[in-house]
Amino acid sequence: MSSRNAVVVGGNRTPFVKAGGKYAAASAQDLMTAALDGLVARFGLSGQRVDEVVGGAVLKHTRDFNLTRESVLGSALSPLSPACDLQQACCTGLEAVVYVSNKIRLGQAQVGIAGGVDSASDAPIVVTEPLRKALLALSRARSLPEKLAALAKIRPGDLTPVPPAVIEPRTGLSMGESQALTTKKWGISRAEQDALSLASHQSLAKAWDDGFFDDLVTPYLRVAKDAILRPDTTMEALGRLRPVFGKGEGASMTAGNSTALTDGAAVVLLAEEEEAKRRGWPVLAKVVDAQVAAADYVNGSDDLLLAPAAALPVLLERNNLSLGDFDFYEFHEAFASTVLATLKSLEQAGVGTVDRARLNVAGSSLATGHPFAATGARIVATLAKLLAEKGPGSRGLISICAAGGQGLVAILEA
Ligand SMILES: CC(=O)SCCNC(=O)CCNC(=O)[C@H](O)C(C)(C)COP(=O)(O)OP(=O)(O)OC[C@H]1O[C@@H](n2cnc3c(N)ncnc32)[C@H](O)[C@@H]1OP(=O)(O)O
Repeated sequence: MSSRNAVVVGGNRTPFVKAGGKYAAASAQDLMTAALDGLVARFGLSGQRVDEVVGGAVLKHTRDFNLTRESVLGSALSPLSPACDLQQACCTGLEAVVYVSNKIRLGQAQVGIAGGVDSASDAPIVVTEPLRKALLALSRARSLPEKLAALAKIRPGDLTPVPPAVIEPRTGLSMGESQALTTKKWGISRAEQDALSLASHQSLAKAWDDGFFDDLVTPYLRVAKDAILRPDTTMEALGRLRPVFGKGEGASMTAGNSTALTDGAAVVLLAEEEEAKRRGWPVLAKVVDAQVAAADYVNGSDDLLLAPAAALPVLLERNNLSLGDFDFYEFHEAFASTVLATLKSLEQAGVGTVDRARLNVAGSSLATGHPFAATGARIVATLAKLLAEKGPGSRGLISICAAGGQGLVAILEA
């Protein structure tokens, strides 16, 4: 094991807003640049080179082949800061943190930034396959007859745009419909889901009131606070919402206990521990270890969004820890029932029980919203700050599920 530690120095994100809302005119690149600039301002990095910036987005235009690099070029960082995109669906932000931390541990980087962005408002519109093929042929055509021949292949029906959707290509089911199967299979009740959502909103509201996010969020486009948050929601209000995923009598997943389609960006500043101290930066928490796992969801033997439950025992065993050994648990709330089914499966498999009083204590995705690739960085910054406040030796566990049936879990320690 290397003697170099990768530590979280701090984080910054835009407030998160519902898709089609106040960030509707902003691009994903604008949002990522804003998140970077807030971090640059907070840590005096203007004009400075960092060793690497790693980020990504789930919904990306083809022009954004290296969205993170473009965002760096648009930011106040030195243009000599190398940057690259990676893509691990909803785990992207956390995967970026793991990637940069590993480089720091190997001595390949001293200071890096990891994060992610998504804007459902800036989602690319895809054209039909026949139209795409015809347009490619048209771009290759040299002569007028070749161009006309390519155009002649286009039928009126080919012109209908394909709307963006959060669909699993191999099952044709949306994330919500896939999770509805899991909700039913694990017997997760509507009341449990609504209670988890209520707790998320209440915890996030309290964290904002306490000023917890004052040094983690920078206002953007006159939005100062997470706009999906409903501090006044109640079990009664949640209970009145009609199911939107799943069919028939037992359908229980609503807009209130599912994450909203969201716009936002988040980044985390990481450094080698001694380098952070040398620069006089805070050392919030060490990135200890991480583990990824994949589920066999295509043939239906595993649940699409429960892969973290397979990754966790491996991570715990390698670090000689048990599930109870954590001060905080940050479980991404893709849907309330994702968290509840994950907890249930961990209990059933004998991995252990999570103390619910330590779960998502500053709110999570149901209340903040979930700009897919940004969520991991939001969670790492939130958890690192919670651990720093708790004090040395405190430990936190992160669990994030993703499309494609994958899950990433990580340990942070103050
Ligand atoms: C690995 C992963 O993370 S997978 C997860 C990936 N993410 C997804 O798949 C996104 C899933 N979410 C969605 O598709 C959408 O947000 C949906 C379908 C759930 C809801 O979309 P919309 O219908 O646009 O939601 P909208 O915000 O309008 O809410 C619907 C109603 O619920 C109400 N509502 C929503 N949340 C709450 C709440 N917490 N308390 C009370 N009422 C609420 C709204 O006020 C609205 O009421 P109205 O119709 O009277 O105005």
